Amino acid sequence: MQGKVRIGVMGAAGRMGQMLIRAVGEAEAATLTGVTERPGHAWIGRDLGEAMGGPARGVTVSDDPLEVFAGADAVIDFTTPQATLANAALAAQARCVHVIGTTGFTDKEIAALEPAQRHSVQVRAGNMSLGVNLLTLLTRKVAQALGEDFDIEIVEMHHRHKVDAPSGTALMLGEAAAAGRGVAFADVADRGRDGQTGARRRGDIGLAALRGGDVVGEHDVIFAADGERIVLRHLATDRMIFARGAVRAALWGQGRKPGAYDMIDVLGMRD
Ligand SMILES: NC(=O)c1ccc[n+]([C@@H]2O[C@H](COP(=O)([O-])OP(=O)(O)OC[C@H]3O[C@@H](n4cnc5c(N)ncnc54)[C@H](O)[C@@H]3O)[C@@H](O)[C@H]2O)c1
Ligand SMILES: O=C(O)C1=N[C@H](C(=O)O)CCC1
Repeated sequence: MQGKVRIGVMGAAGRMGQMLIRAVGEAEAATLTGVTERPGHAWIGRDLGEAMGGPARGVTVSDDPLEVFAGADAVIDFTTPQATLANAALAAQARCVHVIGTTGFTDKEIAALEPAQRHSVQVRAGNMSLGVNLLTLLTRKVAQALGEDFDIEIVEMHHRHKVDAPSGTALMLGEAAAAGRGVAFADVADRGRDGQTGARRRGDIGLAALRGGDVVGEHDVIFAADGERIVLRHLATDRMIFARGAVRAALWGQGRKPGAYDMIDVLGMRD
């Protein structure tokens, strides 16, 4: 390799932002060249290392994403849908790899990410861990094998601060189950029950979200039939699994053709 891959991190003060800074530091092939936070955040203008409570690192926290894109080969973005949409346009302009971990997009916002994919490598996944991406493949296979006598329910739990539901991971798992059954997820997704819901519709994929404490991320895919139940489960206990996946995606994206990719591409697990 000629030199280190220059990586920028958006949302540096966030739960994931701080993990990503650590993960970039751990990666021999990468160097951290810039970080942002939202305008008005207390870290803006400060040295990143000092803001994080350690020694100076010579990287100043900026509220100008363009500045970070201009000095980076890849930018990792775990922020908010609004910030990520704006960043996608900047990634296209800078021809920079854009790794998107942000979740909670509407369908319209996902469509709005598409124009940027003509000019930049965009890697987006609601979960960047190896384990969850493997679980999506297992979910698809099990859904394909079992048919509609097995009701599919996806239950997720996350920490009390999470702002979107269902989780991006639950949606990935739902998409995978629907793909296994050969149906459109949007047609069968039942995204929350309350009140007189009526009996469960055959073929629906149900999603339920729990929030509490400091849970990093837990997902069960339940296949429930008369007399038996199969449960596929992933438990995350450390956010570094997401951060390392994101750095891997940033490195993998170097030299690729512009377009839309996900972690199945990065992990080489597409069949
Ligand atoms: N894909 C995955 O593997 C994965 C894993 C964990 C979290 N997430 C997602 O990542 C996102 C962030 O999660 P979190 O727990 O770190 O949240 P968080 O609230 O702790 O961090 C988000 C950070 O982004 C900053 N921010 C907001 N607007 C900004 C802007 N315009 N410019 C720069 N920074 C801005 C916030 O100030 C905050 O510090 C969520 O959507 C979450 O669901 C994805
Ligand atoms: O902490 C979060 O927020 C997480 N978000 C992702 C999701 O929505 O699935 C991944 C797990 C952690």
